Amino acid sequence: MAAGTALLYDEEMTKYKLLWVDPACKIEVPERLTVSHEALVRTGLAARCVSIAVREATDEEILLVHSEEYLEAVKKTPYMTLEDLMAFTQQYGDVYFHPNIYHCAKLAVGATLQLVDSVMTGRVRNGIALVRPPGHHSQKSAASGFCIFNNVAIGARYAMQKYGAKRVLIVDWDVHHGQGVQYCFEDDPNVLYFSWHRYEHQNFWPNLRESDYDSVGKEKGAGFNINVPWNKVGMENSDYLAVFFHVLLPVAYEFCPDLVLVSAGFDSAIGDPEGKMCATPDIFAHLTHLLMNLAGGKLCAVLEGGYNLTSLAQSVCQTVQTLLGDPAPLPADLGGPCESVLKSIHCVRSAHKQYWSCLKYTADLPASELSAKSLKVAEQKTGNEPEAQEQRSPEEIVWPEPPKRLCPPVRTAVALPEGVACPDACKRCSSAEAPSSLVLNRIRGDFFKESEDKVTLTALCDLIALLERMAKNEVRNGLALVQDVSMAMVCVMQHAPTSLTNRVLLVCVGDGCVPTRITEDGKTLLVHISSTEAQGQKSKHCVPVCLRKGCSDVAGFMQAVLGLLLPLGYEYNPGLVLLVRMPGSGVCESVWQQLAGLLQGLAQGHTLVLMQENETASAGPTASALLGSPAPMLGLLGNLLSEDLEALETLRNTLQADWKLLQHQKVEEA
Ligand SMILES: CC(O)(O)CCCCCNCCCN
Ligand SMILES: [Zn+2]
Repeated sequence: MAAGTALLYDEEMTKYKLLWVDPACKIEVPERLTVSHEALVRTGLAARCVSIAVREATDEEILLVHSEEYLEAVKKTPYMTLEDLMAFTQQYGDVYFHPNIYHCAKLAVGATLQLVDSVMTGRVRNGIALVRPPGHHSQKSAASGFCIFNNVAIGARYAMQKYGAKRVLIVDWDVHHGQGVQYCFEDDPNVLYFSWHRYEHQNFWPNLRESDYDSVGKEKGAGFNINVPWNKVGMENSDYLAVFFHVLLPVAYEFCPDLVLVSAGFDSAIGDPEGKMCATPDIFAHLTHLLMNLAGGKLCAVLEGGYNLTSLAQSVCQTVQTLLGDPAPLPADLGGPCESVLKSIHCVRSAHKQYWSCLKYTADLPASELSAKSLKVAEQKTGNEPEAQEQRSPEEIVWPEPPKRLCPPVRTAVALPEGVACPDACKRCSSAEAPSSLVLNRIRGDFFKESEDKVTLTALCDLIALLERMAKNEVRNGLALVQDVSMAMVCVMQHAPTSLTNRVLLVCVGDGCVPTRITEDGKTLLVHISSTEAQGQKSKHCVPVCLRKGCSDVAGFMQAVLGLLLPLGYEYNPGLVLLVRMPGSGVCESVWQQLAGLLQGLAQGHTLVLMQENETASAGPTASALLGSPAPMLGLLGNLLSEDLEALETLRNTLQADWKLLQHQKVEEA
């Protein structure tokens, strides 16, 4: 299993800058790279990465995307006078040339390809390339938006050609639309391009009609181009997560890529003069985490934009820290997505419902949306859009430092019966010291009126000991094989330290009844995925999910996880995630590992997995997931059972009054 995070950086790429006056380009400065790299060095993150040298791209590599004429023209720029450079620049939009930019553009592409090499060969698991000039606006025969060569588009073609990658997912979280990438792959079903971007009904640069949600790709590529327009500024963390849960992740899992490239622009972060968004740098820790179990963990992040030097550096550090496997920060006080985003999400899901089975049950667009849209554009013509309210300048906007993300000395502790194998990296946790008599008596009091089963008692004490170490942040997560999961569940809820259990996300997988006293204590959100209709009453904190084919239904299970469990979990923001595999759940191993991987984005990674002691075969794979190994790819997901999809949709619509992050469409006013 590949391990390690690559870091590509070379100060040569800081050696070009704007040589004349151009307000549109002055924000693209060399300091963008230096502050990012210096932050990684200062925080000690750079030293934990595998440093990979950059190189110049060859002509052949650049020609994977660009035309010969364009390349030949750019080749002349190092020898141009200042006047010639300015004249040459005039033919393109919002970009500038410099005698050294051709050299730097080749290094940016070369760095990207070195990153793809090190990930595809397994030299590292994932990585980031800190490059400039950026790439996602540049086109076959044109420079655009500070971009000369399309780093990520060339990276995708290179991965398919040299490594036979079948399906490449490009996630573009930069605040601008990477039209260059869209044009490159719009008819290609092997590259799924996802981009969100500030749009404001075509009022924001690059002001393209084809940046809207209805550009879904062409011919064979129809369905493989996803545009999420931000029609307002000020988008927040909840808006970004809602788009991940209700648009990107369900489709990305259905697409099942064998490589993920991220056009990692950080102008979508708070304080940026271009984006004018309000999402905080720690959100990139979660966006990165949510992508890290795709493609067997093969993720290449390539820097695009980011013009506020403070939020850029913080966001880069958040991203790298997650790539390195450190616990994610708590997703602080998430609200729901705003009205404008709900409309965008609904429009995108509706435009793509014919291409992706996970979106099949998206309600049709309300008529009002279409008329509003045409009305909106009409409105622009007459210029009677609302007065742009006084905005504070980007420099005046302040936000808290991202929280420290401490790494407990032990990642995974396990309480297993003798002789059960699990990876060496796990720490076997038995309550060496005799369990405190207080706990012993309390446990005995609860469970052992009659028999005093020594073995079970000891096992439960081991469990409590593990949780006590988790509460002290000595241990990040844990796995226990127990004689009776229901009893163990109750024991955890009653005897685990309150710092962990004042808000527990309890995820039960498989048929079986969950002791009701657990769900009535108000400290638990229970999500129970099984094959049986809910017996107990549904409530805000008791969410039964029924899959008719049971937990062995990979597609149904994953959609329930991505579109329901994760939004609930992020909004609930628990101190502990208790993941319980009921006896005979029938859940398939790789889905179980995906679940154990994804849930670690919550509770600062404090996940406790409980399984029946006879599930010894699953102990190893589960422990691997808890140790941070990427879950195996699920393969192309089968079609979703329509009754399950419908039931899921109904459940979300019922619950969204209580859980705003479940909202994913502008339900037409009654
Ligand atoms: C890589 C990137 O997407 O960040 C490049 C953005 C180019 C923006 C051009 N317009 C700038 C207008 C200045 N107010
Ligand atoms: Zn940008």
